[in-house]
Amino acid sequence: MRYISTRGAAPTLDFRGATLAGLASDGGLYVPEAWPTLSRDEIAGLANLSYVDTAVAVMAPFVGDTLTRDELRGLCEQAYGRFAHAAVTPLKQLDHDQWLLELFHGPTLAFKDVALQLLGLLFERFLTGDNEGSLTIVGATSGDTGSAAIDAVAGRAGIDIFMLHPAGRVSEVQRRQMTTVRAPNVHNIAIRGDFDTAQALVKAMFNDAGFSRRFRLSAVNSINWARLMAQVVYYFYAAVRLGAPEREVAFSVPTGNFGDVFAGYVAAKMGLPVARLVVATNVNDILHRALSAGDYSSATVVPTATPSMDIQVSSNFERLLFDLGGRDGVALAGQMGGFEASRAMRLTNAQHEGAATHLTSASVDADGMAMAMRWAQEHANEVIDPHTAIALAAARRQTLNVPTVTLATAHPAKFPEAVERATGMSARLPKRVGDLFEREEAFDTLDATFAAVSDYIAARATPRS
Ligand SMILES: Cc1ncc(COP(=O)(O)O)c(C=O)c1O
Ligand SMILES: N[C@@H](CCOP(=O)(O)O)C(=O)O
Repeated sequence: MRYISTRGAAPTLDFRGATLAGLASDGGLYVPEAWPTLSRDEIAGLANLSYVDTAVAVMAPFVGDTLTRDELRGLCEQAYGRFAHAAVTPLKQLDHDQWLLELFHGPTLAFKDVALQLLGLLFERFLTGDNEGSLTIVGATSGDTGSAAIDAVAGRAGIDIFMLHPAGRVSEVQRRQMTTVRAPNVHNIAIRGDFDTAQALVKAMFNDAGFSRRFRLSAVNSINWARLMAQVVYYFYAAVRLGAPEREVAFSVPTGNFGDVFAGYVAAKMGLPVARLVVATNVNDILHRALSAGDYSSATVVPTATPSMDIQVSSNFERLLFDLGGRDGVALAGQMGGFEASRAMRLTNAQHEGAATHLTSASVDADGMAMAMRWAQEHANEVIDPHTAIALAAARRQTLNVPTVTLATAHPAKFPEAVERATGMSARLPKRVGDLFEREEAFDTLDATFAAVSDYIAARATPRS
């Protein structure tokens, strides 16, 4: 399998190259040259497989010959062996046609673990025997990517991780899960700005020729293709348990950076009968405006009780626009360049209409979120996190007549105040997070400028050898 950039001007890479590169050198994102497909029989055959075997079957075409099937299985066994539930991502029924797919049984209690536990191992595997020097991971987080990425790479040789989070805009549990990990290769930075600013700084470091020549940069955000690849698996895992390929299934996905829902789009492209993907946003609704009215224009981020979705520039939307726009890298580079200059863009007809064949969107406010939390509690005795509630509220607004799976992206105990406000319930942290509130925190706070952040990293990272 070869990987091409959405902006058409970066070298084509294999899976190993795309994983280590993270972002393409032309500022675009890597995508497979063509979508691999699974036949109906192959999809039906997944129904009896474990999570690990499903992961191997779904990911093998993307990995190509960079790993043998046995190597891939070994990495998946190691990654998913750390999950606290035997099914890795169990399904729960809420009522006749509403389901929850619990993605938070990994070490840091959010869906990010599903991909990042594997990505940490892939980095280690691909760096073995390679003489190009240490990897400098720079990432931006609105809460969950940071802790999952840090857990996945803390203490690994040949890797330094610099994680930027917006100061004061992540939950206390999220912050502590990052800042209490005391490994010498982990560097936490709180920036005086929002998540979009942090993400823009990360991209600017990749795009700065001098900085990226000096340091071997890589990404743990969903701009890294390997992240999305690992997330495609659970769409298959859930759908076959609900009757696919004989029966269509819909998914409702709480969305910020458009990574998780794009993984669902990829599953559909691979042949999974997905009736609909519901793109659920909070009031930071750039994606809802783009999908409903073709207007992708970035507004100021409003802090909400769903901080991980407080995003107004959704990186992976570029992958969708590329795929729906005829995979024309030159045209997309122009379109994205326009957006970067003005923070506004119109979707073309092909992009807007193409998106409508797969995706429906909804923006859910604080009341809608709280109502969904109460509904889950009263009707199904389930305490859900606020992000999951945004997607459940969006799912319940649809008339789909097929099983509808809401992705439960975080454990409710990551957001105890919001849970208690909406339901009166207290959400307890599982034992596996240990003494989070007793551990000492370490992080530095910086201005949200390229100079402040790149100087900080340059003073601590290992330059290319
Ligand atoms: C709990 C939670 N839900 C939903 C999202 C949104 O996912 P994505 O950015 O892939 O759209 C995030 C952050 O990524 C998250 O941490
Ligand atoms: N909500 C995210 C933001 C970054 O998203 P990513 O999926 O691109 O890493 C977070 O939890 O940090």
